[in-house]
Amino acid sequence: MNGISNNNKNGFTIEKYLAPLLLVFSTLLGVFFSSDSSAETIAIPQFTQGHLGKYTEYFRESDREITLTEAREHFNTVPLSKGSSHSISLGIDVAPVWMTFTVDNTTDMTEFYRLSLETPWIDYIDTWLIKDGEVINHFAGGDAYAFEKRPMQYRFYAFEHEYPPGQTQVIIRVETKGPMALPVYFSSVKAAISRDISSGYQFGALYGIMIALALYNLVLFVFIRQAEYGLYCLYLLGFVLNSLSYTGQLHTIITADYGVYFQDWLDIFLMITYSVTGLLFARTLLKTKEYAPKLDRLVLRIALYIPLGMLTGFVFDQLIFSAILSFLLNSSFVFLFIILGIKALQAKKPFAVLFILSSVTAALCIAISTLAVAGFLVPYNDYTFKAIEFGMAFEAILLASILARQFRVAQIDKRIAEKYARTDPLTELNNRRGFKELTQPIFEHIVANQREVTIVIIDIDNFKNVNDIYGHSMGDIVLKSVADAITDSCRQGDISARWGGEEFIVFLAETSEAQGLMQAEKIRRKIEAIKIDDIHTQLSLTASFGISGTVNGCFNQATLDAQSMDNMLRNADKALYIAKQNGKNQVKIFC
Ligand SMILES: Nc1nc2c(ncn2[C@@H]2O[C@H](COP(=O)(O)OP(=O)(O)OP(=O)(O)O)[C@@H](O)[C@H]2O)c(=O)[nH]1
Repeated sequence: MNGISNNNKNGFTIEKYLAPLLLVFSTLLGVFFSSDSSAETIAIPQFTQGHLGKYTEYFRESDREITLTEAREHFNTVPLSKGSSHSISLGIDVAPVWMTFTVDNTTDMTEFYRLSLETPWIDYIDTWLIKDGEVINHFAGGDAYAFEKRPMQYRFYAFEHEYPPGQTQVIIRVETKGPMALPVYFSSVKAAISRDISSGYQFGALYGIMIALALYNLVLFVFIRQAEYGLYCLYLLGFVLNSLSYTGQLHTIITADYGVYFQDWLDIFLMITYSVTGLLFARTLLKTKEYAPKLDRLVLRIALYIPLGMLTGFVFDQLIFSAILSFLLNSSFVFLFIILGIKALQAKKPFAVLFILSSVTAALCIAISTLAVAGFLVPYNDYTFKAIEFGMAFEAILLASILARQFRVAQIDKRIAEKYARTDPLTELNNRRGFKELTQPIFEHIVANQREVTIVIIDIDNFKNVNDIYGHSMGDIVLKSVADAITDSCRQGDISARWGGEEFIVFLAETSEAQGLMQAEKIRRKIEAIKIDDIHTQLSLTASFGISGTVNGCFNQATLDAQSMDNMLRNADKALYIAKQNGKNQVKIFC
């Protein structure tokens, strides 16, 4: 393909949008630091693989499209800029760029090499190979071309060529509206294949972790019905789709030619899926509505109105308008995440520190990739280009750990709540509910096997006097002391509970009424022996006991049945009444 098309395409990605300012700086730096000594040739096969920035000289078209012949003349006559060690980065929406470098095959056989330009959003790329002054090959590609029309069906612009012995001049013309970041990579085809395999494993591992996490959270959402799990699942899937899109991989899957702008529309919508779900997830996780309602509303509005605006742009076919909106959303996304974290920290929300740590790490990694793509401060290489993915994966995993810890806290809260639903908070004995739940299955077992069982009801004597004379808090101390005395006197397997105000109950399994009487006597003596320093000696602390239980495995001279428990309780209560009537501080059996 030769000339310049007006149908320029824009591949919009995170880097693209964060890059422009930095690209301006890097361009200025390039102007100051570029050397006018001509670039080295690339000696093959000694050079097996690497970025070609420092081997490359380039210039930009000024006011009009120029031809290959004019460009060749320009290369020979005008002082040229030289690339940095990795990538040439010139800014956004800049004039088309011409680059050249020379490959010197030092052997007397052809050498098979792949050349690729590793930014998938470049619109038009033309490469001419010139041997002995003659054009021997021309490869036209870029994302403006239908997938099958590109020189290689690959995620970037790439082609493979057999370089003949001697020197071959390579001239590349690049035209794009997006950031002019040009990491040209040159490698033997063998090295290119192993690099592809290794990057395939890396992406596979990354996406594998993300998708597994997403599915796990989907399952949690389905069963627990908590919105944050569902939103986190969408956030992770958004991350994977966004990454697939800006690394060019998605476009090797969706290869049908849906028109010039299809890839751009797809990219910007995938990009905001990630940020919208991220913001919705963050506000739900941090419960921002409770302590920062204005910020919460702002986040909600951003997450709703920007996609709506972009949809409107789509309906009216205004790509640039929608792209600017997606740029706004994605550039504010990282900052909003950090602000949400800081607000949560101020509100002393649990996990706020972890949240900030994760979002700041992600922001730093995005900055590293952006600077690398811009060719400013950070060298461009596979690691710096992928820092953005590392950062986001790190963020995703830290957020998962927050969710997991939140889940654990909820579990503990639930367990505590369940415990307190069955426990009397003052004495820490079982309450009625706890008592019934614990004794029910044991009683059923006793009935089924016709075993012995006895129930003891205990009521503190003249307890009202304690409250009246020493105050309610002293009454509480007494209740607690009596509870402790009961617990201390109980054997393993006995189940005690606070039955009501100053009334307690003990369930004695495998214990006949006669044995229960002895056990009750033991508790009575223990209560009688309680010493509370602040209670004056004139007030004796005693309790009365009512007992009902089995005699030779029978209750009321009949075999035990399901109703026996209620009857036993009733009888023990009657026995307790008799104990009170008879002068208190004694144990009575209902006869
Ligand atoms: N301090 C305190 N007092 C309680 C609590 N629950 C119930 N009470 C009090 O326990 C007292 C029970 O009084 P009564 O039912 O008249 O029984 P009593 O004074 O023990 O008399 P007898 O049972 O006949 O020996 C009341 O004064 C209640 O207010 C509690 O949790 N703490």
